[in-house]
Amino acid sequence: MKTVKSLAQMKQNKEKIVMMTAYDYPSAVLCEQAGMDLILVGDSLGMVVLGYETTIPVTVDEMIYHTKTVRRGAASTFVVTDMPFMSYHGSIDTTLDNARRIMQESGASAVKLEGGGKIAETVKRLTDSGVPVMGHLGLTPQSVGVEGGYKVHGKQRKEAEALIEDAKKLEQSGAFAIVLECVPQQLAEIASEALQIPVIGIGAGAGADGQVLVYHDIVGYGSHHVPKFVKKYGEISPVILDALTSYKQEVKNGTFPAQEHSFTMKEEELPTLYGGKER
Ligand SMILES: Nc1nc(=O)c2c([nH]1)NC[C@@H]1CN(c3ccc(C(=O)N[C@@H](CCC(=O)O)C(=O)O)cc3)CN21
Ligand SMILES: CC(C)C(=O)C(=O)O
Ligand SMILES: [Mg+2]
Repeated sequence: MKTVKSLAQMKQNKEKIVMMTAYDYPSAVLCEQAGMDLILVGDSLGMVVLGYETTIPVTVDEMIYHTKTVRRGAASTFVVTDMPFMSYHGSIDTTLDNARRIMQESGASAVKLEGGGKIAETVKRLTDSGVPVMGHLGLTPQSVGVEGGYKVHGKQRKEAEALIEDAKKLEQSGAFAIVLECVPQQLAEIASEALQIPVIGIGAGAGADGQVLVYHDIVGYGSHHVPKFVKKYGEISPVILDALTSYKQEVKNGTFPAQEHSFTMKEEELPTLYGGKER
């Protein structure tokens, strides 16, 4: 299992870090088999497996529920769980208790929080309490309501400089890594150089210390909009639809189940079932 130390070492060695989201037992099993360095139980689960339009409705209980299933499928992988919308913006006591529940009840190895300087003190309190924290800057989907949509961040110099400052504050507050989402590739490269901790990009180009993408996006599973920065490595939906359609047709036309899918009792047992009369 990776640790915050071995991840830092990977950055030192210029070895790329690969993270993949997983939301349930079978996806976690496959992520571990594929040798992912990190699994992220992202609140994107709200969109790709729960059918919400955004990540906003996702709750702490749902994150714990899904992380438990992931942990059962990937016992030997470092698992990061998103703290969902507003679960780290109330009192520090509530924040700490939400993080405590995620760590203790779900088996997560770390939590991820969206935001920069404004949450730096929270990140410090969490890490001081023994909770490994991953930051998340750039496009922060939990702010979609305030932002008014999903767009590339840090295209202008001022915005880019502010982002670097936020990243440094997170590092100083104890974050062990930072996700950088939907930013120009030059900015991700500069941020990776400016920080000691690994920068994991999504829609951030090749200069980051690692990459993360959403499971359902890369395997082509689901009917959701797939962002431009995604590379589809598979197209699983038509395979599933084909199986479902064949099953339906075969039940309707009587070809399923066949003999090989059926159980048979011995011929001599049969008469008694008809009140002793021969059939
Ligand atoms: N399925 C899925 N994949 C993701 O990568 C993902 C989620 N869901 N949900 C949580 C966040 C939200 N993310 C998103 C969602 C949409 C865009 C998007 O529509 N981007 C535009 C580009 C915008 C621009 O050019 O300014 C695109 O066309 O890809 C980007 C990131 C990334 N995350
Ligand atoms: C897209 C990644 C970084 C994420 O936060 C999620 O899957 O929720
Ligand atoms: Mg997320």
